[in-house]
Amino acid sequence: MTADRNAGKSMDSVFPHLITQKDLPVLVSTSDADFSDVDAVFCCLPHGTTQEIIKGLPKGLKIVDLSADFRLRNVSEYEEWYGQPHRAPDLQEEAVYGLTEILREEIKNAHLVANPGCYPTSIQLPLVPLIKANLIEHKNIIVDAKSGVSGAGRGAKVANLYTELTEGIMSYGVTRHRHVPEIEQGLSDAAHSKVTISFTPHLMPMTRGMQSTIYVEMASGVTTDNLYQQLKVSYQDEEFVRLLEKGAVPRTHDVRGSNYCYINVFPDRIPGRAIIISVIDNLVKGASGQALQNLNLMMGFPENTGLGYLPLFP
Ligand SMILES: NC(=O)C1=CN([C@@H]2O[C@H](COP(=O)(O)OP(=O)(O)OC[C@H]3O[C@@H](n4cnc5c(N)ncnc54)[C@H](OP(=O)(O)O)[C@@H]3O)[C@@H](O)[C@H]2O)C=CC1
Ligand SMILES: CC(=O)N[C@@H](CCC(=O)OP(=O)(O)O)C(=O)O
Repeated sequence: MTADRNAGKSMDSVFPHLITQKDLPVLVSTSDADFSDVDAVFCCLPHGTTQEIIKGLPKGLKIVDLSADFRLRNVSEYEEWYGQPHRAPDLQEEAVYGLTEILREEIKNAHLVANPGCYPTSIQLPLVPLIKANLIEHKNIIVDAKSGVSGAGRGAKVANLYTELTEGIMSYGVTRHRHVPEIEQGLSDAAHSKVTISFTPHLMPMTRGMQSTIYVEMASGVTTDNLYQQLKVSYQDEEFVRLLEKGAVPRTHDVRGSNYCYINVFPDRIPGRAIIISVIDNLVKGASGQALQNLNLMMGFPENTGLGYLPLFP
């Protein structure tokens, strides 16, 4: 367990909920960490930091990177959206994008996995199978998404103070959120042509949880039943992605604290259009849960190892 400002402190002083756990290591700075006995690493560092730090790690380690550092295949796109040069373009070529249910076979053989962002996870899981099956148009995809505040990390920011957030809702990154190129990369791969989306994220006065409400135009002659059946078939053997019964509305409460993604499809009142709702816990399927799912694949463990928690409802 490494840290920056908290290096040198005990784990339970930084995370008091772990006080009952014995033999937890003291947090050390990354440069002081001993990797000699380590098989695998989760990098949970701010964007830009991982590219520098993993260059110094021993070869042969399996790495799941939770930052955005290796998600965009095109390094100039990374520079454009993250406002800094890519510091490890060679490693970028080896990285595999970690959207587990879609890229499972590639992830099994990877040594560096770029864990997807939370919004891109909640949006690509429903859309990729529909695009691959040519059931929706590649234009006019509109995504309205909402996140709990933990999506912004633990660092102190005025905009994330209780008084700034409570009893309100705030759009941010309007017209230009850094997850847009990541989402478009995945959707374009599925379509074998460039897909663009309109995407607006919102900050909600809740700690964790994420909902993406997605408006799509169906291909000619396609019905919402076709979309529903496709998602049912695509995810019938998946433990963590569930299509709800027809008409049931996915709620963030129902996936809170778990690695599940719940999805459903609804007919729009406007003929030819459909509304898709997808919910995840941004900290679990949107981050650490999916990271563990990926590492399990990379290590040859059962994919659900350590992920068997029920949602924390309410
Ligand atoms: N929160 C979320 O919902 C999601 C987050 N992510 C990604 O996961 C990563 C971690 O996010 P999150 O935990 O929310 O962020 P936080 O800001 O809460 O944590 C960042 C961590 O990185 C450490 N750190 C910062 N700078 C350095 C450095 N130079 N060297 C070593 N350690 C450093 C900090 O240590 P210290 O506290 O000691 O300073 C802290 O433990 C980010 O890349 C984020 O984008 C991905 C998906 C979802
Ligand atoms: C509420 C909030 O601030 N959310 C973060 C996304 C967090 C996440 O999942 O993505 P990354 O791994 O790319 O950081 C944001 O909008 O930047």
